[in-house]
Amino acid sequence: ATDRPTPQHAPRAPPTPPCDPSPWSRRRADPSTGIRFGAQLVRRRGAMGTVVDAPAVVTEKEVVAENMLGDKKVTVVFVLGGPGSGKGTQCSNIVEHFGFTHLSAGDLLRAEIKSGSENGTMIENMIKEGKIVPSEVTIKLLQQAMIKNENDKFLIDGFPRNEENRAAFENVTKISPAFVLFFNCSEEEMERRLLGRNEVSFFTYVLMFGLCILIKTTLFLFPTICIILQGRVDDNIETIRKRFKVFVESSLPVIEYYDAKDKVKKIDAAKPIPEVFEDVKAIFAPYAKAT
Ligand SMILES: Nc1ncnc2c1ncn2[C@@H]1O[C@H](COP(=O)(O)OP(=O)(O)OP(=O)(O)O)[C@@H](O)[C@H]1O
Ligand SMILES: O=c1ccn([C@@H]2O[C@H](COP(=O)(O)O)[C@@H](O)[C@H]2O)c(=O)[nH]1
Repeated sequence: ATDRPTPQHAPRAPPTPPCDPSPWSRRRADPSTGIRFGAQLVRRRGAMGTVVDAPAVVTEKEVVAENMLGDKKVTVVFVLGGPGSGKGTQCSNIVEHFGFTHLSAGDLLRAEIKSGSENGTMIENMIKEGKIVPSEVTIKLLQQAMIKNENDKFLIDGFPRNEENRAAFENVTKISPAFVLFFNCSEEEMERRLLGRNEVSFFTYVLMFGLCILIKTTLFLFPTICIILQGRVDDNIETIRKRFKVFVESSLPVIEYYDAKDKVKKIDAAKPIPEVFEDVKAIFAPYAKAT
């Protein structure tokens, strides 16, 4: 495994010329109101009637009325990073401290498999191979989850995974992320964590078997327990390596896309969990729950 801490960033876009109303530059949305404030340059009449480019505070309703949630304004943060970089772990912390709803694309896909849906087998095979499930399937699940939920702050974890996912999500939902939280970690460390996530000691199996004998349900219960203890089907070295390759080839370009728009907040995810959360907290401070 190679240490691949930093994506090759695409060269930054040239500075936006004055008066270019680029929606990405120089503006920030107030998370509570959805109103964007920004020091946009506007062309004004100066002294003696000259035309000057002057900074002006622009207050402008964010154009989200036509998103898929009607006029409900939502804050969406994409949480990206390699497999095992700690996205899920930190999302739980963010939910607890900042009142976001956590939508893990991977969890939604796994729930879809369990539900017995017609796409179940296809999704399961893709996950086993570490491949990316077609956009329309994942986006539909994310859409349904957002519509069902009354919250207006969502962490979308593990999506978009490629450029096609990204473009399709923005086109279909008309939602752009407030920012992208990127967990940066070496493959060596991520591999160690993923293999550890699937590790169940022999002692646990013996304990479970003993328990099943005690309650006299060995035949039915023990195999089920074994399946549960097995953990994720993709946390094996073969699939992990495939997932790393897909991450570098398909997911890093998404991070580069948002980085060129100054939307990426990069976190050193190799640090211990509490230290990573300290860095995450600093980023989410503007979204702190009112007490
Ligand atoms: N900073 C950390 N230091 C050490 N271990 C960690 C750290 N963050 C998470 N872990 C552990 O690493 C494993 C993977 O973490 P987690 O499930 O949060 O990663 P993930 O990025 O969501 O993975 P995936 O993309 O596969 O869903 C878990 O067992 C978790 O407890
Ligand atoms: O948007 C997505 C998210 C996930 N997948 C597939 O699921 C697995 C596991 O994802 P995690 O985020 O690690 O839970 C991933 O390897 C993909 O096969 C997807 O296709 N699209």
